[in-house]
Amino acid sequence: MEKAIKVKNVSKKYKLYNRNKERVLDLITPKQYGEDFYALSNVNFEAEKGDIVGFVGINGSGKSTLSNILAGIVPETSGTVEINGQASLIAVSAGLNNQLTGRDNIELKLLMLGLNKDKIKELEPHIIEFSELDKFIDQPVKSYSSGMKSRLGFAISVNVDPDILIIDEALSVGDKAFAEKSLNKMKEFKEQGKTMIFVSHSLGQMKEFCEKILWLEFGKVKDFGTVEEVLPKYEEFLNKYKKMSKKEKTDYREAALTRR
Ligand SMILES: Nc1ncnc2c1ncn2[C@@H]1O[C@H](COP(=O)(O)OP(=O)(O)OP(=O)(O)O)[C@@H](O)[C@H]1O
Repeated sequence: MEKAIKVKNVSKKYKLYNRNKERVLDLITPKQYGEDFYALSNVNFEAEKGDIVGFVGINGSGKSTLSNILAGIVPETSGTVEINGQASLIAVSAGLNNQLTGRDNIELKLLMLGLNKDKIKELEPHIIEFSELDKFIDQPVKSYSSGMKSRLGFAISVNVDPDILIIDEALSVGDKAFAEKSLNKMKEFKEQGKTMIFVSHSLGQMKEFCEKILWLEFGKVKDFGTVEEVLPKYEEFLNKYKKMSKKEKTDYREAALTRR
């Protein structure tokens, strides 16, 4: 089977600063300021061409960080990422310029993908129609609601026909009808054998749509396997986790981090 994604020992380190002053000093002086924080730590995972992989994990487990690394939006600190084809990320705030209008954003994104003027002219009406933004398409994106931004992002990403589609929580904002239309588009891609990564807190959508599940916990891979293998375990964990007190959650996190 041909691999679409190969992630080897990927870590992502952020620096956490107590004050802005520390951030500036860290940049301009040789002395180190701030605290290292690993949003991802030695993550390994592979996806075959045509796989539909769901990323699950509690808040802050690293799902968006990994999605952004796969889409080439943020760089990994260490490790390697191999992407076979063109990846396109759909997330509420991904890659849209707030100062520009929706139409300008479409043109900019298509130009950045290397499309020529004729191809852009051909695609633009389809994207605008899919987005259902009508006259808002000529308003600056900063005036859009999160649902409208998501619709624009979704409409651009699905119409540029990417090899790998990464959808990060984009269906959780906006109205039900648009989410339905988007899910249908994703099903079309599934039938075409495209590789997809799907990040969602909705286990129902995961079950309906994904074949494999990558479970992240505090930046590490907790489990990776078929939906049937992994999702029931994650569901059981979630039920227990939700019932924990604040202190129990902190203890659980600390125990997990010490085990590393
Ligand atoms: N730019 C950044 N600087 C510092 N820390 C960051 C940055 N981006 C993310 N993080 C931290 O990295 C961790 C992982 O965040 P990420 O958004 O990837 O998690 P997630 O699983 O997508 O969470 P959610 O389900 O809440 O969207 C979090 O603790 C977050 O605070």
